[in-house]
Amino acid sequence: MRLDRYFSRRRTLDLESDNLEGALKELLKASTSRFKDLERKKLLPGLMQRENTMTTYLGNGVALPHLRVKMRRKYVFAIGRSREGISYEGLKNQEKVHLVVLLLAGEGARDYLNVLAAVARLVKDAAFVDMLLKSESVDDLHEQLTSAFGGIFASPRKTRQSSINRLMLRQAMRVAKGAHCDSIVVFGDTLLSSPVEPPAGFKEFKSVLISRRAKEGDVEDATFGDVIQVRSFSHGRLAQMRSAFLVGLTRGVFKTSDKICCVGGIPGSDQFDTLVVIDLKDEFQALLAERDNFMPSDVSAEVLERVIGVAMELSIEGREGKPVGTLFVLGDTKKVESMTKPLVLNPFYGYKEEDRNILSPFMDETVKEFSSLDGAFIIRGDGVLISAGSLIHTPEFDQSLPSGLGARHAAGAAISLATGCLAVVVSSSSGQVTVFRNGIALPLVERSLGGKSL
Ligand SMILES: Nc1ncnc2c1ncn2[C@@H]1O[C@H](COP(=O)(O)OP(=O)(O)OP(=O)(O)O)[C@@H](O)[C@H]1O
Repeated sequence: MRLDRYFSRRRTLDLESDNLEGALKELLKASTSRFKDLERKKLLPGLMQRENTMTTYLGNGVALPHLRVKMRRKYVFAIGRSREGISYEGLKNQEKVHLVVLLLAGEGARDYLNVLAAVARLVKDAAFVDMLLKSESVDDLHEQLTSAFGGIFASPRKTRQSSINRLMLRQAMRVAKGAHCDSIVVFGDTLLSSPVEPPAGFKEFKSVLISRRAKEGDVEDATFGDVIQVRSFSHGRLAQMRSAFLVGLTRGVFKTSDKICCVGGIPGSDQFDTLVVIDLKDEFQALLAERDNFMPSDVSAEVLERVIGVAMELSIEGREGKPVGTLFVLGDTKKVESMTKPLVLNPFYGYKEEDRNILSPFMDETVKEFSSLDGAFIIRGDGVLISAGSLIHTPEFDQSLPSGLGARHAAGAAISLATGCLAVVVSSSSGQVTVFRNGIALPLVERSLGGKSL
């Protein structure tokens, strides 16, 4: 979706206030002057109330206050920049907010959470935010914003691709032809200083870019047929391969019968150095042997993607320098709930469903925070967080589980066998992320070999 059409130069300002309430007043004034059907009096209290319930601070000096309102338009964005910074309660180390992205969404806007997630993805790129803050005039700021949200964001450091990288991409094409591959997959994060420029021959294949930096609209503009955005960061050459393929399978980008030629390298090294051919059927053999469709019918691919993203980040980053483990149980909620008991008071109790959906970018931090609780997260297939800190109890299935599993992994395997759910386990001891379906394990983050991973 192109979001740039919801921006306007009139609603892009340099803020005068030094606090959030004042900044919101300025932004609302700019918004309501044009859209008379917006009930101005209700907007500020609504936004402040949301802020008090749950922060809309996203990190990198960016806040994204948002509210559903009665209006004819689907969305209205208003952007305020403050070079001096706005003080904001709850931020650590005297951090300040420098960019306030106000989003008003009409009551009928169905893709609200996706829009919030798209904005959050973009402003997680610290270099992009820095560029916005440094842009000289408000006209420049508006132009940068509309081009970024329109998907025509030109990288400021665009340089030509090196001859070795071009050679690797051409060789990938030859290998793909010789090995009868269906797709060529390029790990885009390998290159730091230039975008991947696939040779013309890539068009003969389904070409897919896997990248952390993928932005809304990339698919329309890029020469790749599809883009899979991954969230976690690892220095392994193809560390994101399995989770990206799993996402690709659930989204229908790949078929289980596909053979794929992958080109990659160490992220940020600017050098492709690895070419591998992967047969998806072999890679996901254990899971696919059971049933062709690995996804439970009530779980949306987007929700699984988000859960895997959060799980990978937890496994790589841990929490406050310490490794953490957790268990996410996804889908078939009624049956799952009949096999769980609360270990603590449910922290999600009492919140509106929209405010406790894992697709909301504001839930990331909350989920990571609660990952330190004993027990599991129970998540409905549409992403609504039902509970955290739940003990899974499936006694009749325990004896049929593979031996050697710790209690958390055993619980994940058991609940996936006893119900139609997916269980995603982050191991605190090995950092491994494992997806369970029907009691079968699919490890996503491979254990490193002698300190290095492929
Ligand atoms: N039945 C269960 N339901 C939900 N959570 C559980 C269950 N059993 C154990 N856990 C959680 O798993 C945690 C770790 O248990 P254990 O070390 O035995 O598991 P593990 O599979 O070896 O996982 P890890 O690799 O993270 O250590 C427990 O502290 C608890 O929070």
